[in-house]
Amino acid sequence: MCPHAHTPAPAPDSPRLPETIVHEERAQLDFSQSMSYGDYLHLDEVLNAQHPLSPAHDEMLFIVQHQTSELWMKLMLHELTAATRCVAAEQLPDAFKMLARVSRIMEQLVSAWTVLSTMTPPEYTAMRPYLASSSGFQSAQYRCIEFALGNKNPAMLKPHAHRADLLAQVEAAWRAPSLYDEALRLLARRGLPVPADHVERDWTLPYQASDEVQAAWLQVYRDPRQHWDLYQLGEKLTDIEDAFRLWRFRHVTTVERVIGFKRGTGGTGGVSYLRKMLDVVLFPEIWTLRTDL
Ligand code: HEM
Ligand SMILES: N[C@@H](CC(=O)c1ccccc1NC=O)C(=O)O
Repeated sequence: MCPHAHTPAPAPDSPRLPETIVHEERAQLDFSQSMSYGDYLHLDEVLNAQHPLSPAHDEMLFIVQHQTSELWMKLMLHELTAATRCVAAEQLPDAFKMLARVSRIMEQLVSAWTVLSTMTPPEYTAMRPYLASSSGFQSAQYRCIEFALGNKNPAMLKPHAHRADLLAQVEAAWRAPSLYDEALRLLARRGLPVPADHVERDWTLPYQASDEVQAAWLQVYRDPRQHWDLYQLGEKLTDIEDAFRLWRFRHVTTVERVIGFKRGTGGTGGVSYLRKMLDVVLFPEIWTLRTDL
């Protein structure tokens, strides 16, 4: 006799056992012959890439925080480079979607600082000697993002000289026109008075702010209806720089609360260096035009 023959049937709305639900839903449970979640996402590689060097409990937090940041940066670069190409090809609706995503990723990175700020100075000090001379200053993806956003500085190529593959990527980002360079070229093609030396130039040189470029943006912002897509582009650039400034600020504040004014493992003055980075302006005329509106 079936052992469950006398078990009363459950009422239709009574809670069911989790195993029953899985069976009733007919979820696939055998992955010996087909691709699983972990296979698709290569989780063996990703989740076995955490190798703490110290006995400190907090090193796992430090590693995961940086690895997740690098993953978000990977997506950000993917979106930024594609958006820059779309601006060059005058496919602005596509570019806007990607640039909105870049801002959201940046916001994600800003919020992530709250996790790291649970690490106190004694906790970080326990693991810091194990970092030796490694530092976020040497992040190739971060440098590509700075270059793609126009903050060009050839000195920042040097930490990658020992890795030909990474150097080639960072160098390509240094040589390419930035998102802002492509935005100005677009303004020029639309007949706005962008000076010739901002339409064609040596893109490896740092961007120089110009009154004429500000005047061109002013035409856009004084008549948004007439230049609706350029106006939207200007505001997308504003969103990105706004979020990036918040990231820089949260970085320097987290660093100050964790190591005070100690020198950085990357050799810079630490907080003094990061504070200088707060003065970087990526899209200067986008900000200065507002005074004249
Ligand atoms: C306790 C946490 C952290 C401390 C104490 C810290 C400290 C520092 C210091 C002192 C520098 C200056 C370079 C140097 O001399 O080392 C720096 C640069 C940098 N850090 Fe961090 N950092 C922390 C967390 C992070 C995180 C979570 C990220 C995210 C990826 C990050 C990314 C960077 C980048 C990209 C730079 C280069 C910035 C630039 O050149 O403008 N840092 N950090
Ligand atoms: N520059 C930091 C070390 C540091 O933060 C770091 C070291 C290795 C890998 C990532 C790091 N994060 C950001 O700079 C320090 O001076 O303590």
